[in-house]
Amino acid sequence: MSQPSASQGYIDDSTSFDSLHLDSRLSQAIRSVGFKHPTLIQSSAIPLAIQEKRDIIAKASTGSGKTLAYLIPVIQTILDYRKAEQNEEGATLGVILVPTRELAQQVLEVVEKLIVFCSQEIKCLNLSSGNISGNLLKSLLTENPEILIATPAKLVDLLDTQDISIDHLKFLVIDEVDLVLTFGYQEDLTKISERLPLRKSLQTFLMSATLNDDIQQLKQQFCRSPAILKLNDDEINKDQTKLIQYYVKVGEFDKFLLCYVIFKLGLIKGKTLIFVNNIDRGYRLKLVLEQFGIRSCILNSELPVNSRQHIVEEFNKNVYQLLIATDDTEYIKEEDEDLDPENTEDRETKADADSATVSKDDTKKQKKQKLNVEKDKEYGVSRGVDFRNVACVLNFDLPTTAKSYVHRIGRTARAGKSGISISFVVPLKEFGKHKPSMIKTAKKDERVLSRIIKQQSKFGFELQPYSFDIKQVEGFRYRMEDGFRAVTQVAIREARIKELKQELLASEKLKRHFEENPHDLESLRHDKELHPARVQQHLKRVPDYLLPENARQDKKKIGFVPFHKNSHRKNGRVTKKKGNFQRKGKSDPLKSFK
Ligand SMILES: Nc1ncnc2c1ncn2[C@@H]1O[C@H](COP(=O)(O)OP(=O)(O)OP(=O)(O)O)[C@@H](O)[C@H]1O
Repeated sequence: MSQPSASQGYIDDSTSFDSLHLDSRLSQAIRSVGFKHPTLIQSSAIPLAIQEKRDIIAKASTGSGKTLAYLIPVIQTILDYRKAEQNEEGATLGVILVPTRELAQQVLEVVEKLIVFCSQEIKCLNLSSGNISGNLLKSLLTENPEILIATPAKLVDLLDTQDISIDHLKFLVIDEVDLVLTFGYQEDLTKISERLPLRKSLQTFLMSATLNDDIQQLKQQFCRSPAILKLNDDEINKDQTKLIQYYVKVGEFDKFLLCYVIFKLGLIKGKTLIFVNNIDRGYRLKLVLEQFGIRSCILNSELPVNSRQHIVEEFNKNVYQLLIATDDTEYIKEEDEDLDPENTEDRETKADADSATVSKDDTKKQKKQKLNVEKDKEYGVSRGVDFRNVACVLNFDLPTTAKSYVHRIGRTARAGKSGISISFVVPLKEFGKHKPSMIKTAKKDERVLSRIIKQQSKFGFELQPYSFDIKQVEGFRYRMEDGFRAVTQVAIREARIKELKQELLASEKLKRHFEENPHDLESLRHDKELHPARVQQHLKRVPDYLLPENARQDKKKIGFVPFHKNSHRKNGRVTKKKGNFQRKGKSDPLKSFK
């Protein structure tokens, strides 16, 4: 089984996994995944945790391999423990807490790879899985799995209602700990901490890419003289060409126009993950793109959990090229370091964040027809989820905090790949000019951008303005207006219901199928056209006259649409010329994903 490797910048090639003296079954599993050298965070944390039994608080960049940094010590020590206490009946020895169900499933998959040669000794159960019915859960719990993975709320719920004991716990991991703490889980964590065994017999791992320096409370609540590892920035980000970050100042309607042009003309080579700030917005973008024959699939908190898992898996297997993910969790629940609590405007923006921003009439209609669908509070895809081979993260809507930005762009340039991020930023003077396409969070885009720029420059990164020649896309405007008009608020609502029904049906099928064949995911497509909007077949083709002259005869040349003029890039570096940016020679930055 081969696995993508972490970015070379993260790898510690002065150490090998063999030199860490791990149990041979664990070493073999790591080898079979294809990893030779640990990453920097792994080579720092693993010896401290295994040999010195230290608690670990680790802050290391997105994609730097934090998962194995805690899983290897946990598995190794359980194996040691099993050897020493051969007759000991199975008991829960480790609990891994994560903020979202998406992350729970992903961690389970990594654990399963690591315990493949010792599955008799170690069993692992994801309590937050959407695929386990009540009865199945009961019977799986009777096997006393050594490792439990759950969101804090799920664990608390099951501690009260099921036969789960954490009395013998040896490890507690809190992954994405800052998010767990700000996700409304504090109360659950307190309940869990009250039921934990004495701290001297418990080892804890608190991990995140964005941990505040203020970790006193965490230390007190969970740790005993922890080793604090901060491996960000200077050390890891030596290779600054891996992730190129662009922003585009663009009006509200032109965001849709640009997306149409970028995806219709195939200007991004490879998979793109698009983030929007609320669910309706995701459907609007999908339906608009559908008008032009561009397929995409949707990921949001109201879809059933196993459909969500399936969508992420299929995206990782390259079944879909375009995934539109709603990221509406963090900036609502996260303590927003950027918001000024005294500032009513900020508070309003925050409160409005989840509402689709449409005209007053539409809002009234919406109220009447309000969708009665529960959002899953434990949904989240901007944090921790190991999306594979993402060429580009497109912030169609800018997040409202610099912290969210770090996690979103961390979904690309992972695992040894390079990637780009493009963020659309609505200038304040353009805000509110095109009501049907506006979103209120955009009001503070420029302020958030300046915070992002400041924060990234602290890490040694630069955000570059991605200038495009608006004249080049003008020809497409009329078609976009036509396509956009067809996507009414009613069409969006219908699409939302239709997709939900489709996914619920698929989800039942998936659930049964997963129960019978947990490792064998049947191929159900999630990017089907939804079509509640008026379909205009003629929009699906791009007439030749709209293409740049050099591409009319030979469509392959379409990738070289001269969006950028007067600029060039040397040795992978962008040099500025009259405010525009471009790579040297043929390679457009949007085409250069390796
Ligand atoms: N030692 C290693 N050698 C090569 N690749 C690795 C190694 N360890 C982990 N990886 C790969 O690196 C990628 C990122 O790892 P992981 O998901 O653990 O990162 P992370 O630090 O938890 O990121 P995030 O903060 O976004 O959650 C994964 O695809 C993983 O398989």
